[in-house]
Amino acid sequence: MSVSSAPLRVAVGGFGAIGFALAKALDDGIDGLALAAVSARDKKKAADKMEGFRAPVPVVDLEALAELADIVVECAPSTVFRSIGEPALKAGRIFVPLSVGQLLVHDDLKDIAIAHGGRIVVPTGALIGLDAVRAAAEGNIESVTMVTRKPPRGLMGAPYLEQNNISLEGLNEAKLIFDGSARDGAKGFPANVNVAAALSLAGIGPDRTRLQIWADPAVTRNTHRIEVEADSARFAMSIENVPSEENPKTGKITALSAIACLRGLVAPMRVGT
Ligand SMILES: NC(=O)C1=CN([C@@H]2O[C@H](COP(=O)(O)OP(=O)(O)OC[C@H]3O[C@@H](n4cnc5c(N)ncnc54)[C@H](O)[C@@H]3O)[C@@H](O)[C@H]2O)C=CC1
Ligand SMILES: O=C([O-])CC(=O)C(=O)O
Repeated sequence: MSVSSAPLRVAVGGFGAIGFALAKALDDGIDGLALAAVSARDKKKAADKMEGFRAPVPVVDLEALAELADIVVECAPSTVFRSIGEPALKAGRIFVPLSVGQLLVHDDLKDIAIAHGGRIVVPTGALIGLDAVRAAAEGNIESVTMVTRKPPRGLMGAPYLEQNNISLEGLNEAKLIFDGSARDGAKGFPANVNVAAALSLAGIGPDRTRLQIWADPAVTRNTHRIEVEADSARFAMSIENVPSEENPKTGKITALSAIACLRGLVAPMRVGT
């Protein structure tokens, strides 16, 4: 869009740790973007949370977001992912998912985007280095490995732990709880390793991207380290995320990444791959 055209309208599906921070930033003002609507499980609570906003917006059902916006951001529990993404793409919108692991489950959404002129734009989220991974993927990548370490309380409730009878109660040393593909990791830990799904989509896919998850009582931050071996470069990067106050499973940087991603959709200059 040109700098002088009307701002793109943004709808935010989910009004928790990520959604509220994103909506607040939009309400505070980002050139070229305007908050248009939000969605939350509890509409009254969401309306109350918007009391300090300069311009509160309607709180609507998930399915209605697409009618009200050019860009629909998904930052809700993974269970309602499709209710946000499918209408958005069928309406030809830009769909920005944060529950990225669900893209591996609902892999037909890409075809829906193609059929209706929509786009799926995945923010880097709580990770680092997807610019380099995408660049390397234009050549040949031999291997991508990610190692995640989280405080045990940030992993509790994950379906994989329940299915495999793994208890994290009273853990006093680091425990390897998952070692496998990004695809299986994203399925088993839908609220924990969306970053692994994003990494796999940027690089060599969910079956070849290797993931280890450690429950580590010694860490206070959600830590992700990635290692890439490619014919263009070898690189390793790590990030230590401060958990957000509202949802300790979610690193604070995630909402900021979504804000930077949206800014990149409209800014006259964009830096990075
Ligand atoms: N891509 C990435 O790097 C990261 C992704 N995530 C993922 O992003 C998603 C959002 O994370 P958070 O903001 O921390 O979650 P949160 O739990 O803080 O917020 C979720 C929001 O969704 C709302 N919600 C629940 N059911 C709803 C429904 N039926 N209709 C409308 N709204 C509904 C809740 O009211 C809540 O406001 C999660 O799936 C999380 O796993 C989290 C961290 C990093
Ligand atoms: O915030 C983080 O460190 C990563 C996370 O929860 C996710 O990828 O779902």
